[in-house]
Amino acid sequence: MASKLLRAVVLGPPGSGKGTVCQRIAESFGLQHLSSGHFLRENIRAKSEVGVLAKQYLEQGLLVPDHVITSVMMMELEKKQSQHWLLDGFPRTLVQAEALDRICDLDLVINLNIPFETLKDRLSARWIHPASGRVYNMEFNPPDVHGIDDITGEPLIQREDDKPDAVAARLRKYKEAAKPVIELYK
Ligand SMILES: Nc1nc2c(ncn2[C@@H]2O[C@H](COP(=O)(O)OP(=O)(O)O)[C@@H](O)[C@H]2O)c(=O)[nH]1
Ligand SMILES: Nc1ncnc2c1ncn2[C@@H]1O[C@H](COP(=O)(O)OP(=O)(O)O)[C@@H](O)[C@H]1O
Repeated sequence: MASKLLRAVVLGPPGSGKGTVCQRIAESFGLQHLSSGHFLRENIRAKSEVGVLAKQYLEQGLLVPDHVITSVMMMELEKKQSQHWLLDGFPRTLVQAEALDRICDLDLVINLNIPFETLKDRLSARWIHPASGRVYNMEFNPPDVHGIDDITGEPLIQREDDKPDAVAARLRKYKEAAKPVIELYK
């Protein structure tokens, strides 16, 4: 008999630890971790149509338009429909949450609530391995060798949108957009 497939969402501002928590849960329980931000960065690196469209928004710390991110995430979810999944970074607005509601019943929503100053500290110390999306923090979980990915030995980078100006804009936008999403899930 087929078992029920888990549909879960992790909400939280930039730097709250969505990616870190999702990666750990996904590894421990064998779920698919789907990160909208990682997916967009991959598209930007590949210069795909979505990537070219999304680039300017990510660079400025702005949200990608709802219709763009919703259609790409719906296509990704369609491909993963026979697997357990955990969504990280999507939905981020009420329009996105309503679109997700139309295609599935969520089992679980986790909302990470972290103080603003802590978010800024974490983002300024965040380094990533762009190809895999692996996330490090120079204080919390540093790589074995400074600036180098533990698994591949490739260089780590700091995201452009983790620079202080972009961070402030992102945190502001997050608050506005997330409030109705959190209300909906309550
Ligand atoms: N001190 C501390 N740092 C954390 C924790 N969880 C994640 N981080 C670090 O904080 C930064 C942001 O985490 P990330 O998972 O990328 O957050 P996201 O933007 O919500 O996906 C990264 O550098 C993580 O390594 C935590 O529980 N404590
Ligand atoms: N659901 C989404 N809706 C609109 N834009 C998104 C969405 N997910 C990701 N993005 C874009 O990608 C950027 C990075 O997202 P993400 O990797 O989830 O990082 P963080 O949680 O640290 O902001 C966002 O600032 C935004 O520009």
